[in-house]
Amino acid sequence: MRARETFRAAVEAVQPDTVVRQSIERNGDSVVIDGRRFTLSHNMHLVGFGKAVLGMAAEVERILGDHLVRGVISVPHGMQQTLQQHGKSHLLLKADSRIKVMEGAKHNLPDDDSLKAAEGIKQLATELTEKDLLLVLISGGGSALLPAPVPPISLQEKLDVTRRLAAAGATIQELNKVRRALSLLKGGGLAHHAHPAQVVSLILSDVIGDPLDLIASGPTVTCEVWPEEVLSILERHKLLSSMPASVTQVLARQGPRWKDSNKHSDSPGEALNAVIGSNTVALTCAGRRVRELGFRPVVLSPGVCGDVRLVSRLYGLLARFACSQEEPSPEIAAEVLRLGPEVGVESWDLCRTMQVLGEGRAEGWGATCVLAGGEPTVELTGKGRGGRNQELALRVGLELKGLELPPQGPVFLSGGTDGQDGPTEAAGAVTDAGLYDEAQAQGLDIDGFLSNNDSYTFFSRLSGGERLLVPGLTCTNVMDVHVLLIPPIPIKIS
Ligand SMILES: Nc1ncnc2c1ncn2[C@@H]1O[C@H](COP(=O)(O)OP(=O)(O)OP(=O)(O)O)[C@@H](O)[C@H]1O
Ligand SMILES: O=C(O)[C@H](O)CO
Repeated sequence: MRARETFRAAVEAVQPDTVVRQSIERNGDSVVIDGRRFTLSHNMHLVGFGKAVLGMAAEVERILGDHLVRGVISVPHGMQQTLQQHGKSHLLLKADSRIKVMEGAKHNLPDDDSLKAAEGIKQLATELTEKDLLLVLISGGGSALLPAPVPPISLQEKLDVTRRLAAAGATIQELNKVRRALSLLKGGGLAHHAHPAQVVSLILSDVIGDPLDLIASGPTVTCEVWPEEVLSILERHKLLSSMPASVTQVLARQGPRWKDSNKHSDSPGEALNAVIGSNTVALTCAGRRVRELGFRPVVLSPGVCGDVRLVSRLYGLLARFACSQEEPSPEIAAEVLRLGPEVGVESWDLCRTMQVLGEGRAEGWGATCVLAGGEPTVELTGKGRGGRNQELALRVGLELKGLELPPQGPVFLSGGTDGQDGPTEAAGAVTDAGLYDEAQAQGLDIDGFLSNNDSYTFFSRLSGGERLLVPGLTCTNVMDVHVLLIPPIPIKIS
């Protein structure tokens, strides 16, 4: 219950309307965003793209009123109806809204609908003057919702390149560097088109480290495209020799990609880019909630990545370190530190976390909660149904075996903040040291489910699915959240 409540607090902290409300301060005819004041005189325009921007736009509309003169946002197919069905009308625009909502990018892939939306956004930006302010709302999924291939690349060709890169296991960093090089609006292209208007971007980050130039491929972050870097990414994934001629032609060009645009200015365009919601924000708020629940929180890292097997090993070791009734063995600490670089966690963060866990044990501070986030990966070898959060929780459950402590041992939760883990209805799962015995008693062979990447089926069958985490539509996405609750440890006095 407490792990679920902590996850709920993490998701609550990064709701699209909440993060916008916290980042725009309206004082009469001006607004302050990220410490900068902007004067309003019915000159505010809005564009947005991403899975969470409808709710962000609804809040902007409430805050700016009549000063918002028009807008175009590109959101996932079926978004408005889904929000309506889930009773989330506070995330929908007013009936007489000045913002046009365009839905597209079925299955998170660019399509003709999102291409039309991108054209609408480009058109709006191009028409702005120096008197105008352009507010840009950006969230995860933005890349697919803002496709504008550099001519002569066709949408289909660009889609093929990104699809093949993703299938070859390219990281989001690699993928978005390639997308930037092939797009008129990414990598600062949108800011260029909006010049000479003032441009302010409010960003809900879904990438580890919150890199402005990579979230939704950085449409308002001017950055140099290095064709050599893009070519080496394509080569690394063995795709270089099969690139369409149009792609090779565009990569061979010198100078900015927007040379072909009808904007009569070479200015890269300036923008204020503000990250208003992120995994860090979610973990900080989860920490506050967990304290109210009686735990001492320690945030390990918002950048956990790497293979779920290694990540589960790390959490298993940390739990063992914290729960040991005698002095924890230095070998555990050494193994934790060895794993760090493979799962994206700095030694300093591991040492700090182990220190808090050690203090919790030795000084009898009672319960501790390790909070972390990020986006581990699963190497898919089977054909089952699951997701990285459910697979991680399952593996951590196995790692915790033997750590049963009365009345309750450590508890682990892993959940996707978007409410969806892989192609399943669940966001993740909650496990503890009793998982193995529970599965055995119900005739469920954990290894079999794991080797078939069938974690969702496993958790659905186990105890009537009660370990699944099913928050429903969360309307946000700041990657995954991991919660490791450590109970007070009865220390042996020697
Ligand atoms: N059967 C499975 N078991 C474990 N993981 C899976 C399974 N099927 C898919 N996945 C993983 O789920 C991920 C895709 O799911 P999801 O759509 O939740 O990803 P995402 O990166 O969170 O997407 P977004 O950024 O759009 O939220 C991939 O990392 C993929 O490896
Ligand atoms: O849209 C994208 O590019 C991804 O969600 C990362 O931001």
